[in-house]
Amino acid sequence: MDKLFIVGAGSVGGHIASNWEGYSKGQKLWGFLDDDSSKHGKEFCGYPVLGGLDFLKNYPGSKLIIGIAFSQIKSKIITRLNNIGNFIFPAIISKNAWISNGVNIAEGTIIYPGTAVNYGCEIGSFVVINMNCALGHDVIIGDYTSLAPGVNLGGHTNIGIGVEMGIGTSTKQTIRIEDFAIVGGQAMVIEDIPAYSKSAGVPAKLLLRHEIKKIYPNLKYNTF
Ligand SMILES: CC(=O)SCCNC(=O)CCNC(=O)[C@H](O)C(C)(C)COP(=O)(O)OP(=O)(O)OC[C@H]1O[C@@H](n2cnc3c(N)ncnc32)[C@H](O)[C@@H]1OP(=O)(O)O
Repeated sequence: MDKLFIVGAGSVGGHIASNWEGYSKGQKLWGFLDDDSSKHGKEFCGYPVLGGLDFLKNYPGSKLIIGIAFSQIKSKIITRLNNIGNFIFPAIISKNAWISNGVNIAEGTIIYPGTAVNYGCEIGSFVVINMNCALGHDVIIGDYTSLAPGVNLGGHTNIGIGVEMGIGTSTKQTIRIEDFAIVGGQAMVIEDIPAYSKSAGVPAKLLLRHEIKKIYPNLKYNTF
């Protein structure tokens, strides 16, 4: 039987392990993998930390949950994992989330409790959608993007790859937020936001453009 592990003994992985009965469809969770050797051999949120990513060389077809929110770290880890084996990345959706009919959710994405996703939404790979988010109809979310708790997205909002939406942010309908943008907590976005930018406030204004190295793995995963 395929084994199921969480990669990353941090806050996202800890949430999933602590609440596994609220996500599981009966699968056994075997434990965590984390490259921080100070965690090895210890227990985290009720499950053992079995070793670093190299541990997976013994289990090349395993199922993995990437328990990491920050997009840059997540993408580095996935690149490494693709060099170790041919893993399966199931989408992990809380039983207390509401997902409309007519929604597509790609591999590796995690959806926390209290989130509602309306019809027509397309959610990419390795996205993390934290507690109590509301996605209006026809929202698009690119790979690796992370929504902090309480994000509200108007209909047809289109979010690119690796975007970080801060706690309590909202968008007007049809807004486009381009790749690797960071939107500060409680912002109300009423105009499109360019790539590699940082913005905040009500209404959201650009703070500055930031530099993020394009370290994303070579295009196995794309936006819709
Ligand atoms: C479960 C979880 O915990 S999920 C994580 C939840 N956390 C978040 O959502 C945090 C989101 N991050 C933020 O809001 C950050 O403040 C950022 C990314 C917008 C800006 O961070 P930094 O680049 O470090 O900016 P810095 O703190 O230097 O502030 C720059 C300016 O922006 C202002 N500013 C920063 N954040 C905000 C904000 N959310 N809203 C309005 N203004 C802001 C600051 O007051 C400062 O203004 P000044 O130049 O007039 O003094």
